[in-house]
Amino acid sequence: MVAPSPSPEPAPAPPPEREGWMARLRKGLSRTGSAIAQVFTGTQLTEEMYEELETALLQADAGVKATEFLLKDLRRRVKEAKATDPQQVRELLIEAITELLGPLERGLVVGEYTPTVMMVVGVNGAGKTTSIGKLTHHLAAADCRVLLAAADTFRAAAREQLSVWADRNRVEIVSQEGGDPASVSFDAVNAGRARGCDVVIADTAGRLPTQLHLMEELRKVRRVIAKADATAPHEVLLVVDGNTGQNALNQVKAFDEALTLTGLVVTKLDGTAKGGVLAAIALWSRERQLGSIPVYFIGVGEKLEDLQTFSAREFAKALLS
Ligand SMILES: Nc1nc2c(ncn2[C@@H]2O[C@H](COP(=O)(O)OP(=O)(O)OP(=O)(O)O)[C@@H](O)[C@H]2O)c(=O)[nH]1
Repeated sequence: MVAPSPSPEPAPAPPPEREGWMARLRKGLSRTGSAIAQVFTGTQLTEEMYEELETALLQADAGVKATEFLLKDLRRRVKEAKATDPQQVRELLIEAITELLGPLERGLVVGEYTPTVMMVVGVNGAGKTTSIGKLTHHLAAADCRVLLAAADTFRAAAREQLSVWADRNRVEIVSQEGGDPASVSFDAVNAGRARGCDVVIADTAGRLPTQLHLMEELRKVRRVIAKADATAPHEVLLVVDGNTGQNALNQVKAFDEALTLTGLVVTKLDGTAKGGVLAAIALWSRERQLGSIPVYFIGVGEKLEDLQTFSAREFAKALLS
């Protein structure tokens, strides 16, 4: 065990690139955050402040349940700490949000299976292909051998977009014109194993959870991947646009019910006024039978470095800045 240092050093500053994205996250969430932070600008803690906070959290799309949960938790913390200064209350809210979001913070594990097979799903335009491109970049930079599967056989442009990412990252791609998404995925898993790849990522076509035949198609992709490798898919990732607020929560619920998700990527958290939806997802996740769904990554822009791992505390702080 490491003995506590007699004079604790301040926590080291985040490395420059992380600081860069945190600034973008803070800026992005400032539309959400300024309204919440505004609540604490007074000099005294009043009942009105709680009411304003309720409105601000609802406007940030935290949803009714998570808003009520956070307010109740905050009141308890305020009482316990005997806090009277609004700035102290703001700090307590950061703690409450950090604790609520904590279970969502978990890293994506690669290497337990070779190849690790990931299936990426979501509604149209959520940011699936872009996120796959960014993730591939990170994995390739860490010397992982990646194979991409263009299981969006529906749109030629989607295949092209994925092959641009494959070229850019110098990774291989399995693609079939007019093929069947399940068979492309099946071929990719076999090819990934034969070629000694570390990771196979299947990009699927965007769809709404209400399009039942398309959801059935995804279930088929999942089943057929398992025929190529009985332990796969190891990850079923849903990409959700953080800008869609409560709708994002509905997508998480619906895709989880159809496919049993293993993780989330929440994109477009730059420039949104709806960052509170993560609190709603976290609260729902608590009651999920299979346990919390981790948010592996968040997207805070269109550049390669804008896909970042999720930190509950950093997010809570950005939300209240
Ligand atoms: N601002 C911002 N834009 C993003 C982010 N992630 C993705 N985008 C943009 O969102 C748009 C849609 O992204 P795609 O990756 O094509 O989305 P998709 O889910 O693959 O779309 P379909 O294949 O049509 O279902 C693109 O213009 C991306 O550049 C993000 O974190 N922030």
